Amino acid sequence: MQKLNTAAQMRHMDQTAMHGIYAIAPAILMENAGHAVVEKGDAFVGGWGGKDVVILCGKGNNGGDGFVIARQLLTAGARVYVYILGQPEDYSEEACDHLTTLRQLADEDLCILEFFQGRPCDWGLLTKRLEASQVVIDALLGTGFHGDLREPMSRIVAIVNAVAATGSLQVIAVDIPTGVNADTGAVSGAGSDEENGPLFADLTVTFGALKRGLVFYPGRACAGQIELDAIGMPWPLLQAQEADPAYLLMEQDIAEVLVPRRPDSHKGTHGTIAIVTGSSDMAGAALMAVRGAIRSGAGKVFLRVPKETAGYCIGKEIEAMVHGVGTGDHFTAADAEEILADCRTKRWSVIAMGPGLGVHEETKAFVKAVIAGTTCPIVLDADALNVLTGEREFLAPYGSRLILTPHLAEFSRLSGFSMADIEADPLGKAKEFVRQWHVNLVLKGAPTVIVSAKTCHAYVNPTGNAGMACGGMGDILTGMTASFAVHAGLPDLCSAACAAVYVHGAAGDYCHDEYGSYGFSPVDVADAVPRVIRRLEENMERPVLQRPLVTED
Ligand SMILES: NC(=O)C1=CN([C@@H]2O[C@H](COP(=O)(O)OP(=O)(O)OC[C@H]3O[C@@H](n4cnc5c(N)ncnc54)[C@H](O)[C@@H]3O)[C@@H](O)[C@H]2O)[C@@H](O)CC1
Ligand SMILES: [K+]
Repeated sequence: MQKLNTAAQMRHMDQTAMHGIYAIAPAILMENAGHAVVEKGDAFVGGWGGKDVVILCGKGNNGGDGFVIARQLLTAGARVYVYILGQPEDYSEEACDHLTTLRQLADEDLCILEFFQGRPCDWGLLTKRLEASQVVIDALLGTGFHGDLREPMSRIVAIVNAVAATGSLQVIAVDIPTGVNADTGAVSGAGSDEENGPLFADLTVTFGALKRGLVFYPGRACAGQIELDAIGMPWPLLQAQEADPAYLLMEQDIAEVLVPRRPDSHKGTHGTIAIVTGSSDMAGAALMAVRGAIRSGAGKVFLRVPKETAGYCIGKEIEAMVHGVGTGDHFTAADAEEILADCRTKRWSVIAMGPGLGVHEETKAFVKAVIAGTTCPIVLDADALNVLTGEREFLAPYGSRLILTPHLAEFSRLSGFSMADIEADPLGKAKEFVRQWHVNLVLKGAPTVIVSAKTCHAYVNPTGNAGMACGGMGDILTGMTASFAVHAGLPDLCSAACAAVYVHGAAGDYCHDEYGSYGFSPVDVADAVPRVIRRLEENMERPVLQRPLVTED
């Protein structure tokens, strides 16, 4: 896992490195930061020798990094045009020292320094220099950015974006692109008609830890390729768990969640999954959930649908055991008893409810009765969430064995948060919800965020693509999540949810590689799941002999 830090967490890490027991001189951290950009940038631009580089330095320590970069690029054989927005007295002591050194190198040929110092800038000259250069370094604003960009930053960023759009200029951002909020990924100028949008980089070299704003849209779209450098931070600080942490999932984390199959295992070992869902006009959703469960390694899958839907479902997913419940085309409270009896006698390991369930008034009582009458993990999606709107007090006591998988609109209905608030800070809102509702949450989006009921830690998924934005993808994930819950077991449902989301996205990425962005289907994604699991199996530890979760009848 990679830490996903906020600006405040980064400030704390920096301060502890410099002023705590480690006592690293601030100028050394800044030197390392500048060096990281030069080193990672070298491979990216194909060597610095002979390149003309414009370096834009703001008034904070991000600008200080720019001074180091300028000096080191001169050594690497580049010509630098350095634009300095602050007065020497604006800068921190370390940035000021690096500026003093750079001034010693200034000349009219290779190291051209331009001080704004309140003077109007020659915008035409800046544009010409950018057009004649191969690379621009954005050291305007880093983690200290907030609000919207103002003049002259906004003008400089607009000019850089315009020149870069012609394709002749590579843009490298220092730590985070200027105009991106490090905590949320929100950007300057969103929703305004003024030209004060963020800078778009081709490469971002970020320091110490990834920033949350680099993985959430729209900030993510500004970052280009992301390189992380430790800049010499002491390793305990790099690895320390932050208060209120968030992490980016890595493939190795997922391989550790999946339990390797024991050679002596049988179908009972791999879980008995009940998909209890569907209604007359949405049987397909129930069948896709079944497909997701089967393709993720479920031992046995039972599909329980309303009586009138069963005829359609039988034989469509031949591995599933289908049975029609009750008498109508949707579930009612009276049907819950049959489901609970089934759960006891068939010893269901996990239940999934929601896809195509419908939102009849009686459905709510049915869903609540199933939750209250069972003890196994339950995955709740789609209409199961829609009927539970406002049921915080009812759900909370069962929360540790529930995984809720809403998309943004379902999450808004369920939580009462506005769509605008969720879109502005999905991670923050997901955590706030889990603190109040005490459930495991999968907030589906780009990217999907998973929050643990037990710890309130958040996990952000890196896999998936826009080709997956179509109806039915969530239904597949519901079945997969139920299946992965068997692998992880009740104590670790959050890990199961992380694994399901990661593998679902990675299966989508396989489809994207094969078909492109358009037209692959949820069933294609489900069918690609075994390929992803095979890849993960290569990194799994050897099977250990574990007690089966469920024994065979
Ligand atoms: N020890 C450290 O703290 C280190 C910091 N480093 C660099 O320092 C950066 C953080 O430095 P700072 O905290 O000084 O912050 P920044 O350099 O990001 O900028 C702070 C300045 O930007 C101004 N500002 C904020 N929002 C603005 C807006 N919307 N329009 C115009 N101006 C705005 C503030 O008033 C302040 O003067 C990191 O991103 C990283 O690049 C690195 O040198 C590594 C070590
Ligand atoms: K920057």
